[in-house]
Amino acid sequence: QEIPLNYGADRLGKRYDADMQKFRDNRLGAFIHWGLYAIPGGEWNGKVYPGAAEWLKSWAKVPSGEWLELMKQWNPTKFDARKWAKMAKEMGVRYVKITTKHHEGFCLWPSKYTENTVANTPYKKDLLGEMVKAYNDEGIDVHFYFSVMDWSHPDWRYDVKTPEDSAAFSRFLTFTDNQLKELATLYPTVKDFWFDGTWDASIKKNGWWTSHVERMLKEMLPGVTINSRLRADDYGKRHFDSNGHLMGDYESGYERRLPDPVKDLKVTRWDWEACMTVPENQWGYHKDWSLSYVKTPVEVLERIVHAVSMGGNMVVNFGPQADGDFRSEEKELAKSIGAWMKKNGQCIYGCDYAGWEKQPWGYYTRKGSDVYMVVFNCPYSKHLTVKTPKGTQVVKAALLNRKSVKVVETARNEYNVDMPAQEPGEPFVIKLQIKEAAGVVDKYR
Ligand SMILES: C[C@@H]1N[C@@H](c2cn(-c3ccccc3)nn2)[C@H](O)[C@@H]1O
Repeated sequence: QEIPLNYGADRLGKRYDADMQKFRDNRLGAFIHWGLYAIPGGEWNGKVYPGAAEWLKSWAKVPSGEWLELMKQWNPTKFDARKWAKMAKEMGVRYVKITTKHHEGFCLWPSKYTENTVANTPYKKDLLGEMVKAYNDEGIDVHFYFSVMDWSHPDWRYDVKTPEDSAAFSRFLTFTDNQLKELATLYPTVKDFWFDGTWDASIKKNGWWTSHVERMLKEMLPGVTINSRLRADDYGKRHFDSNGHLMGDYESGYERRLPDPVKDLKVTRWDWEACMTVPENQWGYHKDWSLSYVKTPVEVLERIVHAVSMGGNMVVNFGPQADGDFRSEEKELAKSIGAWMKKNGQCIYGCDYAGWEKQPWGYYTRKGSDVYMVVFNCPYSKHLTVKTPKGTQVVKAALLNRKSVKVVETARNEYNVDMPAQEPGEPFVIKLQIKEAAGVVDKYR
């Protein structure tokens, strides 16, 4: 029995309009975390903090006034938006999510509602505008990351307990509305807003506002997508409302983690987008990546394929340097992922959950009647076990755009697909031709 909600989910089930279909078909995105935090890169007063670099203000307990002094040093002389867009194109990402404003409150666009913007730095120019144009010129969609929590705004509150809190937070919500309307007006090609910094009590007690923001942005930019992390309902329930319905257009809870391909198949019922860091937990630029494990390109690739195999998107994070260039590890990663996508992107873009039982060799993805096997683990048996749903047969198998491989039926709805003759030396894709029998003929009695 459902309870009445004023600020719960606006819609039940997935969106199937063209804009959402494009969001879904894009599948692979990149995050750009860029702000004042890139200048200190995890070090403050001679001490290196191992925590997330974009949280350095918090770790080192730096007062806002002192932190914002960094604006005087903000002058990315090596920044070239066209080079950034080329790098994204070469990686094969279809969209880029840019931190317009992170928790620190520094805006990459010349907002007229605060002094804490690029306009008041030596760089002066509209960085966000340059990025939006460059990415769009390369045919790459632009999504905006926006942190509601703003450590530098005097009216931000973690909780609302007193009349003063209430008055201040009301001013804060108006300030935030103004910034969001500014972003939607100045950059109308933006396709998505990804809200962060919405976990505190102050927001949970103002679910109405989160509902208002979703409706306001959708009115200003028809088709725009909004992440579930913005939303709190009448009772402060986040992401999924008190009736269990997903709010926003896609679940955005998988940050540095992924749903289990066997135990968490429920996620295939809705749209979702995961995001990941290359080190264990660094979104902004950190000068010392030796402090944690750094994922290899194949480990990044596996997470991308894992997400798509369960009907989700994956956003891989980049933390540009203060000078506007990228660290070599990130340049190499973009090249490596891009080379693989050039050969195998067919099993990623526009693909979805196949609905077949997960196997140890890797993941299935599917587009219409094409089922792809993306192999990460080669069995000593040289046979890749494929179990199909009742009434489904594997007719043929072939290495992507290459020669076919032998398929032998081993039992009811079970096949052995042969490994390729030559060891590919990297994750590879086998494309299956299947036949889904109308009337199920069960020859095994
Ligand atoms: C997408 C990522 N989300 C931000 C974040 C949020 N949190 C966090 C930390 C403690 C409680 C709740 C949320 N940790 N990192 C990161 O700074 C980055 O922007």
